[in-house]
Amino acid sequence: MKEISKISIIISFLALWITSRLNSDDQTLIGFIFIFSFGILHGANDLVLIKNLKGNKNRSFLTFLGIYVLVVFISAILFLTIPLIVLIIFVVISAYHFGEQHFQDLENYKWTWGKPVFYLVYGSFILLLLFYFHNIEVQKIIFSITNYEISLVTNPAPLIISGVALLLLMIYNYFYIPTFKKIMVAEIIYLIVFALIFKLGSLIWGFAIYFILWHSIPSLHDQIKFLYGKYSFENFKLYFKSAFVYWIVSLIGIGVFYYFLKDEKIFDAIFFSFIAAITFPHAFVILKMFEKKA
Ligand SMILES: CC1=C(/C=C/C(C)=C/C=C/C(C)=C/C=O)C(C)(C)CCC1
Repeated sequence: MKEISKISIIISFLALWITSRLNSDDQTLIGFIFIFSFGILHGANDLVLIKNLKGNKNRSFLTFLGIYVLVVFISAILFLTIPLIVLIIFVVISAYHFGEQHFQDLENYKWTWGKPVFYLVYGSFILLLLFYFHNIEVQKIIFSITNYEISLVTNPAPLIISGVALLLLMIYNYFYIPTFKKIMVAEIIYLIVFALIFKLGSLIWGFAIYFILWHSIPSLHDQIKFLYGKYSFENFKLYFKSAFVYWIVSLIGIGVFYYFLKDEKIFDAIFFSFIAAITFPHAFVILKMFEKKA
């Protein structure tokens, strides 16, 4: 088991215990604090990462900043104009992005699309599991973003389909992907722990626990390795220093949005639209980073 997974599973068990101790509002508040800290931070060095990708070293930083701001801006406009389509694309990209982080160390499949399909199915299952346990709330947020009632969310079919697909792929992996064989039991235990946290905790708490412990922190670890050669606390400080300005700008950005709209009911909608706009370039940068690593 990877060192980082050991830490994540121990803290996840702790989170499970905390879930039973805190009321739902406190869980949500702490969940938001986690997302605004580690969650946003893990995407705050994207520009530095792009600059460090092969072939980009001689290009100007301002060019990347310009492209990045443009992509975020276009995503935000598209979110306002064709919200349902953009939300679906966002959820699909996020699912892939979660699976990619989680199973980065698996060796390649014989078929080219094997690994990407597995990433997508795994990430979709995680998100659909969370949506299933909080279907009414998710439906409300989707409605306030898109104005569409998505009955799919209350229907267990997508969860069942992704669950069966995941099971089949896991069985395939067990026989054909040697590194998966070693982690299979641990992966099943993780899924059970996620399901318990999602079921027992609030929506934001469940999302935050997965997003921070199983996505953002492992991603921070991999980004630091990519940028500075190895993970160490010294290198984490370097990462933090270079990410700091972008992190603060993002926090101020969402703060300003909230201040002007000041409607608590649509806070979740604004929050997820904001996350979506910064996720599009982020998922692309991380895809390129892992391609380079492979
Ligand atoms: C939880 C949740 C949603 C999805 C959030 C997602 C998919 C977040 C992905 C974030 C990523 C990938 C960040 C970058 O690394 C919806 C559909 C808005 C509905 C309300 C609850």
